[in-house]
Amino acid sequence: MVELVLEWQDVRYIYPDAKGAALAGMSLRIPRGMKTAVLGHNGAGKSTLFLHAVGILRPQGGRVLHGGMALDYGRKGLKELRRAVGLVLQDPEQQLILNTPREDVAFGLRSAGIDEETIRQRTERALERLGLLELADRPIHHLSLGQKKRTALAGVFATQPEVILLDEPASYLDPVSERLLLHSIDEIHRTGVTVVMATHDMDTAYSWADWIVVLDRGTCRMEGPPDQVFANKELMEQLGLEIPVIVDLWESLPAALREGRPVPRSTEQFKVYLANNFV
Ligand SMILES: Nc1ncnc2c1ncn2[C@@H]1O[C@H](COP(=O)(O)OP(=O)(O)OP(=O)(O)O)[C@@H](O)[C@H]1O
Repeated sequence: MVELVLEWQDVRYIYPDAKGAALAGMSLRIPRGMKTAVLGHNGAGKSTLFLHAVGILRPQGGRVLHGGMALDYGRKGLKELRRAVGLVLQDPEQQLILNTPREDVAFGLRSAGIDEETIRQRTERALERLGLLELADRPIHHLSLGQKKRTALAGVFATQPEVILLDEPASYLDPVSERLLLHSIDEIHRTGVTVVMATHDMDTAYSWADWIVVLDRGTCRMEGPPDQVFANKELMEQLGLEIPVIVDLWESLPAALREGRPVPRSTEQFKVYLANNFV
């Protein structure tokens, strides 16, 4: 197992006035440097998990670790944690504050007490990396949802965190905007940032992630590489989670054609396999 950047150990949390626990003994690990997908139905605990990672919520039982150390909820500890762990909310309207992408990204850095020249450089770099330079001075309320989501991501990326948590980033996006956003997320990952994404899309999770955690009613039911997780048909069925189309198609091939070969991770890999074996 590689180094862990975040870990939840038997974390319990009940919201005030809620009937059941949102986290009911949640234990899971996020490997440093990887792309992790967090899966689970509505209400499984994905957002609550993320709010614990940035110290907005505190465990009522168990503990959360960052870099192997239990979180320090003192003022200094929380400041350091929020510099290291960035959260991109599902709804960009809740995250964007100023009038244009350039102003908004710079604002996040200004509140971190960084000098103006560094703010300017980091803002431009983040806007460029997210493909937003041409839109940098456009009023945010004129941007599409996908552009707003990329602006929110740029604001978090500019603060140079170790980890970025994305809460269902692709929700309500059309396929083209979703592809653009995923491309931006990969660009960010390539700079060395650990990326964790909550998603309901099993196909994206399978093709995109290096590591998958499966949540159910406030607990983690499975964690591991995508092929191992989706090979557990029984659990997927029990939780009502779909098997990715690529895995399903692969398994429809006769066993002799699959023997000893890894399941393709993408349609491109599948096409290469078909071209090499059947054309
Ligand atoms: N502010 C709140 N007050 C009371 N209960 C809450 C609150 N926020 C979440 N919950 C409950 O906690 C549980 C976990 O919710 P959470 O939002 O973490 O799940 P989720 O997996 O992110 O769901 P979704 O996919 O719908 O975003 C659910 O039962 C939910 O109803």
